Parts: sequence; structure tokens; C-alpha cells
Amino acid sequence: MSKIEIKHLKKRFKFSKEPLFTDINITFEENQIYGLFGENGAGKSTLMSLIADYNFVTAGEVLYDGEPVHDNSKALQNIYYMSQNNMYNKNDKVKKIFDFVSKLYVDYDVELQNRLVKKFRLDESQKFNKLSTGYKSIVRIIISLCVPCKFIFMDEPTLGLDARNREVFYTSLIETYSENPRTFVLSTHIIEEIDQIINHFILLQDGEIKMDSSIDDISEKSYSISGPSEDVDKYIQGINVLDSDQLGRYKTVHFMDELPNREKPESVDIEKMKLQKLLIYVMEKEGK
Ligand SMILES: Nc1ncnc2c1ncn2[C@@H]1O[C@H](COP(=O)(O)OP(=O)(O)OP(=O)(O)O)[C@@H](O)[C@H]1O
Repeated sequence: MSKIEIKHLKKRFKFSKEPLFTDINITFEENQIYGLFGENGAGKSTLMSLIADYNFVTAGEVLYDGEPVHDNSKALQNIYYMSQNNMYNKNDKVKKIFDFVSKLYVDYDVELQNRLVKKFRLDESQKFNKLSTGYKSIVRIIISLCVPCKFIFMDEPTLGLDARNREVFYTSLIETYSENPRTFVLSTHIIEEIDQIINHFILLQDGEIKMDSSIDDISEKSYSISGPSEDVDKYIQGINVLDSDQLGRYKTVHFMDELPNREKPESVDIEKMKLQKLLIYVMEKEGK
């Protein structure tokens, strides 16, 4: 199984006093869908660009199957970075851009490309420059889903997409992943829309990876419990609560812990905590 390992990665931009990354360590495994989260300016795009060798590391290593990716065409042909500034000729028509990219990759999936063009209702005869922000994202999405790379990094893929086209993107991603598993790393701010898609989440904050967990591990231990206040309080005694909401006599508490080792009153309901809610707590806690 292939993997990308990032070891003790440091990045300081030329004219910046402070480094953006001090010590990033993370491994991307094959056939996973990662969500990469972090506040504006946390460095999500920069991290992706360093992995794809679009940018120089200050120190540390990015390894593909144990080999440095820098100037390593064998490794880089398996890593695709969909950035907001891909280097196509922006004056070209979309069709010409697709033809150009398909010639760069031997096993580029033209059939999938044609299906996606129809699904997204993209007009290939338009010049890329003349497309709306959403349709520019759609061109980038289509290319990302059709390149034959094992690791695909998508930087804010849904930028500018309306609700219908976001849905087309999510379903197309799941379909192509099921037919042909490979690794996708998606950076986005719309957590609630991808929490059903990703199986791993990464939080980048203050120049470090603050969280790197599988969704299964997280959801095993994060709960929202609701019911009449007195019953909820009795049931969760001793638990370290992250937050609670009160509506009259009805209360909901959220926590990351094992369930209490006592009998649950019938009046109390247990649910998995929503990923978005959990992430906000983690970011607030880590930001303190
Ligand atoms: N070439 C550059 N020179 C100097 N600073 C840079 C350069 N590129 C990025 N930065 C800085 O690095 C920081 C991280 O930027 P980056 O775009 O990677 O963050 P991000 O997490 O992708 O943000 P957003 O969610 O807003 O897209 C920002 O403060 C940005 O100004």
C-alpha cells in the first residue's frame, strides 16, 4: 500500500518573521477520504502545495513510499493537487484544457470526464476565463476526479458551487471512489456537508496538526445526551461535559468520553455528536 509521510515539516515564507509550520507530522494512507480543516490562514493550501512539490519546504521531509517527493517525477505522477491556480492556459476553451490534461496522463478517464460534463451541465466550448467562479471549480473538480493518481488533494473544491452542483460533486466523488478507490484529501469550511463522506479528519491549527483521527474513533467516543434536566444530570454525573443546551426542563449535553457506567433512564436519549459541533469544540479548546 502506498502512503505519503510528512516528517518534521517546517515552512517559513521568505519575508515572514514567524514560520507558518513548526513541526508537521502526518501520514496519508491509500484509499481514504480525508477532511482537512482549519481556520482561514491556517495553512491548508500551503500544506497541499508542499506535498505536491509546488512549493519548497524549509526543513523536514515529504516522502512518497519512503522516497522524497521533491523533483521525483515517479512519486509526483501519483500526487495530484487541485489548487485555485492550476497552470492551464486560462484563455483556452474548456475542451482544449481537458485535452491538454488528458495527454499528460496515460490512463486519464475520458469517459468519466464526459459523464461529469453532462452531470454538471458544463459547456466545454466556453473559454475557461469566461466561466463563473463555480464553473471554474467544476472544471478543476472534473480533472481531479479523472486523473489516474493515487493521492488527490482538492483545495476548497466546492468554492462557488451552488447547492445542486455541490450535491453532484459529493455523489460523483462517492461513486468514483467506490468504483476505483484512491485517496482524496478535501479542504473545506463546509463541515456539515462532508461529514458523511470523509473517513478521517485532520485539524490544522497554529502551525501544527492538532487532530488526526478516524471518524470511527471519534464517533465512538462523542455523544449528545438529552432528556429532562434532572435525569440527564443524574445519568452523566462525573462526565466532563463540553457544552450543554437548555430548553425549559429539557436539556442536551455534549461530551467526548465513554458512556457512563450506570443504567440509562428511559427518559434520556443518546445520539452521536455531529462532527461539525465536535470540531468547533476541538478548535475552541485547542485555540485557548
Ligand atoms: N507565498 C507566500 N508568501 C508569504 N506568505 C504566504 C504565501 N502563501 C501563503 N502565505 C501565508 O501563509 C498563511 C497560510 O495560507 P494558506 O492559504 O495556506 O491558508 P489556508 O488555510 O488555505 O486559508 P483559507 O482557508 O483562507 O484558504 C497565510 O497567512 C498566508 O498569508
